[in-house]
Amino acid sequence: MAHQFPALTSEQKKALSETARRIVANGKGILAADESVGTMGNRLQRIKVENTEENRRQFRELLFTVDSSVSQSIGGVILFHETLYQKDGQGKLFRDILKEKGIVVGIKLDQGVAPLAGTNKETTVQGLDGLSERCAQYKKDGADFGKWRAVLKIDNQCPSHLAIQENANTLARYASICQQNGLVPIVEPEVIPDGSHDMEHCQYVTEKVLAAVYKALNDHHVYLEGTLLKPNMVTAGHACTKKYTPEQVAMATVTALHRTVPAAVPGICFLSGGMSEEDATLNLNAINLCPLPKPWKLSFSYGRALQASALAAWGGKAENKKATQEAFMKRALANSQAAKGQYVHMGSSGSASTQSLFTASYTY
Ligand SMILES: O=P(O)(O)OC[C@@]1(O)O[C@H](CO)[C@@H](O)[C@@H]1O
Repeated sequence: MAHQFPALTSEQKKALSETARRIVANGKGILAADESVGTMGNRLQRIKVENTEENRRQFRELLFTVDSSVSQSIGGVILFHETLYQKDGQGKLFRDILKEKGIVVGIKLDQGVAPLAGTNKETTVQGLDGLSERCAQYKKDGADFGKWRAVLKIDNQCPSHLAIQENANTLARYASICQQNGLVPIVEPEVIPDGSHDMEHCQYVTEKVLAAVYKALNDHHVYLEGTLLKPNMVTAGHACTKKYTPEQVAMATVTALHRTVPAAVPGICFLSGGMSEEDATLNLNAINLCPLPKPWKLSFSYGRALQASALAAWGGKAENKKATQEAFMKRALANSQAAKGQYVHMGSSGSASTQSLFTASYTY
C-alpha cells in the first residue's frame, strides 16, 4: 500500500524532478552567486573594491549578461535575496535575463549558522522559522530551486553525533518545506576542509554525514528525484602535508557517494570549498572518469571556483567588462567539459585560476 498521507501529488513530483534534471542536463552545472552581503564584502576587499550594493550589482550584471551560449554550461544560478530583485543597467530584472537564457533561478534560503552549545564550536543552521512563507514568495518571484548550506568540521570530537544529526534533520526539514512550495531543494552538507586530517579521514566523515542526511530525508518523506545534492569532494584537510592526485580524490569521493547516496538522486553538484579554479575542474573531470558505477549526474555548483579569475579581471572597472566575461565563460566551459569527463587542460592558466581560494572556518 502506498503511504497513507502522501507528501506530494504526482504533478508536484513531476515538476520537481523535471526541474532538477534540467539543471544538470548535458554537462550543465550551477553558478553559486549567492554570497551574502558579508561574504561578497570579503571577495570585493581582495580586489580593493568597496562593498556597496551598486558594486555587487555591477559584478553580477557582468556574470549574468554574458553571451547566451553560457546556457550550454550553466543550468542554474543561485542568487542571494538582494540579487533576485536587482536589475541590469537597462532596468531588466536579473531573474528575467537568466530565464530568457533558459537558466533556472535559485535562491539561498538558509540564514547562516548558530552555535551548538556544549560542542567544540560546532553549528546548526538558522532559517526554518517562516521558511514556508519565504519559499512561497520566492516561487512567485521566479525562483525554482533553493539552497541550504550546513557546515560540519573535522576536529577534536568533531563532527559530533549531535552536529551530524541536528544538521541532517534541519536539511531534511528545509528540503520538505521547499518541495511543498514547488522549489527543488539543493541539500548542502559541507564538511569544510579546515584541518590537517588526511583524505581517508575525510572520506570516513563524509560517509557518516551523508548517511545521516539520507536517513533524515527519508524520515521527512522528501522526494529524492526532486532534489540535488551539493557535497564537498573528499580531499585531505587544507593543512595536511600529504598530497593526493585528482584520481585519488575522485576514487575516494565516488566511493563515499556510492555507499551513501541513493540512485534516485538525479544530480550531485559539488561545491568548490576553497580549491583553486583549476583544481576544482581537474578533480571534477577525474570524478567523471572514475571507473565506479555513477548513477547520478556529477557536476558543479561552484562559487569561488567560477568567479575568482572573473573578479580579478574586473577589479571594479567598467572597461574590464570583456576580460571579466571571458574569464567567467572560460571557467564555465571548462567545468561543463569536466562534468562530462572531457576536460583537457591546455597550457598555462591565468595566475588567478591556480591560486588557492581557501578561507579558514568558512562557516558563514
Ligand atoms: O565553496 P564555494 O564553491 O566557493 O561555494 C559554495 C557555497 O555554498 O558556499 C558559499 C557560502 O555559503 C556560497 O556562496 C556557495 O553557494
